[in-house]
Amino acid sequence: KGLVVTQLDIEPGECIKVKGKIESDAEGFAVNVGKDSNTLLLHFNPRFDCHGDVNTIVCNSKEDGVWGEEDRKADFPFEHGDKVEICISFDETEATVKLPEAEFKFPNRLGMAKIEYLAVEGDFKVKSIKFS
Ligand SMILES: CCCO[C@@H]1O[C@H](CO)[C@@H](O[C@@H]2O[C@H](CO)[C@H](O)[C@H](OCc3cn(Cc4cccc(C#CCN)c4)nn3)[C@H]2O)[C@H](O)[C@H]1NC(C)=O
Repeated sequence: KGLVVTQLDIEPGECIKVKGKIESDAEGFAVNVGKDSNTLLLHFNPRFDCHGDVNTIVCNSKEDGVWGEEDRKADFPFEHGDKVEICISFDETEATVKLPEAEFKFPNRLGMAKIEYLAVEGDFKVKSIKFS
């Protein structure tokens, strides 16, 4: 399934650092943050080749189990087998995903004030998680 962390209490301005390795044959992976699996502030989903998308980051929110409007990013700073550190932070207006050489913003559509849930899914092997 993938790594799931619950009972978190991450506040605006704090950041979640997920370090890991993208599989050498990855089709895609996802990092989800929010309240729980049905209520996501951000589904950050880099796709190498899946659902008809090639080298595309798809971001979305989920409210009461229902996906919102997808937001496809222009940049794709990932390669198969990469070791990556993904830093996610947020405030009342937006979530920010910081990578060494790229940064992505996504609106805080739900007005979420606290992140309690983190899940990493797909072709990604988690090395460490840091909260700061
Ligand atoms: C053109 C008309 C139709 O439009 C399509 O309609 C699909 C269904 O709605 C959308 O796809 C959904 O998009 C949603 C975001 O919006 C979600 O990503 C959701 O996936 C949830 C999900 C997560 N996981 C776990 C996991 C995660 C990453 C890797 C793996 C793996 C592996 C082993 N190699 C597994 N499993 N399922 C996806 O299914 C497409 O984007 C959308 N395409 C466009 C262009 O619009």
